[in-house]
Amino acid sequence: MVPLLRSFRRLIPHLSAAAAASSSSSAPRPISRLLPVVLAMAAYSTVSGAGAGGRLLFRQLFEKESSTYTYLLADVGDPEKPAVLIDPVDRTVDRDLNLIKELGLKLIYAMNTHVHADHVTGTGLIKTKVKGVKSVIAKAGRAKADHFIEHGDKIYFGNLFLEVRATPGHTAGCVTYVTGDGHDQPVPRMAFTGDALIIRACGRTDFQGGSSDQLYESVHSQIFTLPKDTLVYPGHDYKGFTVSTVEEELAYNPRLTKDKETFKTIMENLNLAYPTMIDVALPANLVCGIQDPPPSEV
Ligand SMILES: N[C@@H](CCC(=O)N[C@@H](CSS)C(=O)NCC(=O)O)C(=O)O
Repeated sequence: MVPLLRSFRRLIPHLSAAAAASSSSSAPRPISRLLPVVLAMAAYSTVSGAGAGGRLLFRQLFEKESSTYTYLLADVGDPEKPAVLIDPVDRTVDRDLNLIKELGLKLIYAMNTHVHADHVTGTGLIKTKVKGVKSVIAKAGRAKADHFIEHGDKIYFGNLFLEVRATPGHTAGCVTYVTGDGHDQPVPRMAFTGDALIIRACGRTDFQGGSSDQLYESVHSQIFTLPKDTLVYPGHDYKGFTVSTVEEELAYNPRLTKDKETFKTIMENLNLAYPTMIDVALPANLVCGIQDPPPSEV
């Protein structure tokens, strides 16, 4: 277990701007009129978490060349507004850092769910642009980073935390980051599944130490056992989806709802072309996205 910086716990949750806006009218609104507001907040999830007192700021960001999602989470109830980025892409680092600046957040961790094969991570580039940011990746990924995490670790940003769940199978070092369970943590929980679980699909298992047997076990034991209303935020989407739930994937995932042997047969017959950037992305991501000297000069 590697020690990660843990911020002071704040006892008094701060109202989010969205929550304040929804309650600014002086006349009380009937519950039937309030419900759509609450549901809309949950669906778009810019500020989330009834249990977190509205202190979680959340943004889902997209990189269109590789269809990659990057996630920004911050504890806006903490005076420093500490933030983490999950799976940043090198091409969209400036967009992400600009957003973080505009929102007045302090980025403390740039984290990866695994060593990516289809795009270059933005973590190394972020470290060259923002002082003090630490890169995070699973120890089992065998890549360069400041902090190496393992199953069961908690990554704190302010009073909020992400729990690390090992979900190997797409790669040997894949993890899923799940928002905390407990007092003052977001409700419903949110699972950032990387390429282990993709909405109505899952990560391929034909390279980087992939194993369909292991992936099936990982998803069933570490993701499908989460509360049914847990929001599933994947590392990629190729069909236009943004978010799912554990309940939805348990019911409708066309691969993972099958028994293990059928799943393995499905995975053996995906016949996907190799990612176009694999030869560049893999070596770069093993060194946090920054190669010295760059491959073209070798
Ligand atoms: N066409 C893309 C790569 C698409 C791909 O292989 N995606 C991976 C995740 S990134 S390694 C995957 O696991 N896909 C599963 C699926 O069912 O699509 C490219 O050239 O980059």
